Amino acid sequence: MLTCTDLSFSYDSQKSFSFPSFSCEKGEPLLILGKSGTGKTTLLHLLALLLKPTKGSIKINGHELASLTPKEATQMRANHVGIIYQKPHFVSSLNVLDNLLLANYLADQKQSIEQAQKLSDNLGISNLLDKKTNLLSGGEQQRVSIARALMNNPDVILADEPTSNLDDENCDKVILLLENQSKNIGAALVIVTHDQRLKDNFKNIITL
Ligand SMILES: Nc1ncnc2c1ncn2[C@@H]1O[C@H](COP(=O)(O)OP(=O)(O)OP(=O)(O)O)[C@@H](O)[C@H]1O
Repeated sequence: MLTCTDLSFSYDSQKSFSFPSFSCEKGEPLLILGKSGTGKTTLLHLLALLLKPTKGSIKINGHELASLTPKEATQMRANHVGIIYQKPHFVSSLNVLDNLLLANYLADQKQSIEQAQKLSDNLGISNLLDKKTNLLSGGEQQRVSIARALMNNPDVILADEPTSNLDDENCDKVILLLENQSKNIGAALVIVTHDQRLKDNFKNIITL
């Protein structure tokens, strides 16, 4: 589903990264662990087609990302990749429901209130749908971010430090939600983090 081979990236001549090769099948979550500055967010942005590798290959469902035109890359990201960013980047003038529907709109998909309600039920945020996002707690924002990433039934879910601001109890809950939701929709799940608490939850772990 997602494979990366011999991936390298440079911001400039001073800052370059070589990443280990890996693959992630649907229903097989992968944890990428690394200390601050080891390139976790950079790797996630490569997988999310937000950066282009200087060398190597990334394939989603067999499609080589480097060979996509800019338009195809945008479509691939919107329709096949769900991203949970370190900071949520909501549109603060919209309520939670409209932030969720925006994900459909930006992917040129039919806006699905049913999907938003189903995900909100699963994630325990259905009582928040009419709230403005700046009124939510950190844990609530995290769950809305997960719902938004799943609105278009992506094939790959990428999560950047999803637990870094959470206490132990909410950390476990969020990981369980991510695992269950990715299983439900048959998506590959890649989590990048420095949070050592997650080590015991995953079978497949790569350390940067
Ligand atoms: N746009 C950029 N231009 C130049 N260097 C950058 C750029 N973005 C990130 N870097 C550098 O690349 C390195 C890796 O950054 P990245 O954010 O990928 O690391 P990280 O492992 O996610 O770190 P953290 O856990 O602190 O978020 C850092 O030293 C950072 O300063």
